[in-house]
Amino acid sequence: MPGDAKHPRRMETRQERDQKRMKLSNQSLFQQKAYINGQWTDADDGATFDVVNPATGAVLGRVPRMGAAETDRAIQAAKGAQAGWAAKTAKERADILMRWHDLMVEATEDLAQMMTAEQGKPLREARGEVAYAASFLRWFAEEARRVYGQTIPGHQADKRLMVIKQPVGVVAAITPWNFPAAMLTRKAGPALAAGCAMVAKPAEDTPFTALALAQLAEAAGVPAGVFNVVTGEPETIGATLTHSGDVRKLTFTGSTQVGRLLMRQSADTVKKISLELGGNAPFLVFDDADVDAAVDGAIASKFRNAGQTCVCANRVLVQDRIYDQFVEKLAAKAGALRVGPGTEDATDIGPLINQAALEKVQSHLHDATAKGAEMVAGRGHDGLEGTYFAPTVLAGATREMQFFREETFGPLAPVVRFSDDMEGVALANDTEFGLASYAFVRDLGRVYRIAEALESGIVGINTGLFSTEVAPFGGIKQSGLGREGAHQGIEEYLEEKYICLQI
Ligand SMILES: NC(=O)c1ccc[n+]([C@@H]2O[C@H](COP(=O)([O-])OP(=O)(O)OC[C@H]3O[C@@H](n4cnc5c(N)ncnc54)[C@H](O)[C@@H]3O)[C@@H](O)[C@H]2O)c1
Ligand SMILES: O=C[C@H](O)CS(=O)(=O)O
Repeated sequence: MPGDAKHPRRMETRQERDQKRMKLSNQSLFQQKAYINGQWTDADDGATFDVVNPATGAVLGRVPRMGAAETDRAIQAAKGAQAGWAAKTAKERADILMRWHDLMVEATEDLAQMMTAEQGKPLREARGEVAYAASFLRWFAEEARRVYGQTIPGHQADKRLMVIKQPVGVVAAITPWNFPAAMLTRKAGPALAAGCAMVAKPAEDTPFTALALAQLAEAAGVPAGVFNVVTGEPETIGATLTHSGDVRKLTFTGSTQVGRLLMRQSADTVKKISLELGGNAPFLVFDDADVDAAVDGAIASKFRNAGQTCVCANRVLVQDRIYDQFVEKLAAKAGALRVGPGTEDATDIGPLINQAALEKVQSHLHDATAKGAEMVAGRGHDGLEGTYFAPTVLAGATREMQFFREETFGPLAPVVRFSDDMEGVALANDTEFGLASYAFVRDLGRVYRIAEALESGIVGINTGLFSTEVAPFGGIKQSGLGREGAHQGIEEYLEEKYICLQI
């Protein structure tokens, strides 16, 4: 802002400078404080940590580095708000959730800009995530009014039996950076719909989206203490949440390694627990598949969010007879994807979230080529700056390579050859994970045999995309416990009570 002798130039505040970096129309969405009991608050000692734009390395802003004391206050705020929130009628809670939904939709462009700035995904994917995230608020506003109980024919003539459902109580939610809006509303929607209050901890890489959602929740009329967002030391906040007897439910989305830890930490207080964990999705292409459709499905599944989704194809398994044709077509399409900042309309593949993520994908690439795999499209990080990694396709990949056992979480597509159906399914199931599987196959009998044989909570048949709020999302084996979305999603936040009445 220009100045002159009469009107000296006012220095920009740090908040104004940081807001410019995000190009927001509604600047109140950019919050650099945590949200506890309806108050925007700093850490007790004023400590903060920086949030960095993965596309540029620039500091976008900073948020409080909170610890046990602040987390305890958030738990007590939720506990204090719990009874009043549960006492509202389902319709009253539903109306507030729908207002939150509407405000999210109105703020789509700002939320997308913020998400792209802190997470790196292309703006069109970020806009899509805002719609997906808002859909959980609408869906569970509807589900709130269908939390039905039961009456049961009595076991004795003078008994009347019934089952009612009640909110589990205070919920702790810990969410990942890859879908900073949707992974939070996929928890907050059902929790609040069921009548629970929540303390949420977003990932340290992407706190601004969660804080913006808190600002919109406040504007929608979510009462103070019902929805709290704390930022800071994951280990300290997580330990405080899991060890508190006032927290009756933990819902976590993130890596299997951290999920195991939180499950152990929750055992002492016997919490109800939901875990949405890591994946290692097989992407099977059988010899009667529509190869072009299979290539399109592989592109959609593998390269969404630069390969940083829990349901990305991690191992592409292709039957002998069509292997060469599939690899050639996949390489051509992957090679045409454009790498760049998420703010550019032409971008298909944004930066990886941080240096550690880049190093993991590079380690999978180097391990595979050292063991004989051939790069047939892309060359990984070669020639690129920052944390960019070009969509890369590997031919001649085998089960002896690191990617086969570990979630790559990046735009690397190793293609493994298999001979008969049994070998393909055996390779697919050869993992401790069980979140998503894919199969491109046309014979109807084969579809059923393969879908039923695959060991995963989700199976995509002839599609690379299946995520929706109306269907149950979740894993088996070491990919998680419980389901999110669908009607099942609200059951995770309810307890059943059996009432036996002597008449
Ligand atoms: N199944 C699903 O629906 C789903 C969805 C998204 C991501 N994921 C998985 O998440 C992983 C990527 O996300 P990420 O890198 O953020 O995972 P992560 O486990 O490193 O972090 C997830 C969250 O846990 C927190 N955290 C880390 N250590 C903690 C501790 N000791 N105590 C308490 N909290 C702690 C982080 O701050 C973050 O908020 C991948 O494995 C991916 O498959 C799964
Ligand atoms: O990363 C895992 C998310 O659950 C992705 S999505 O739900 O498939 O969009």
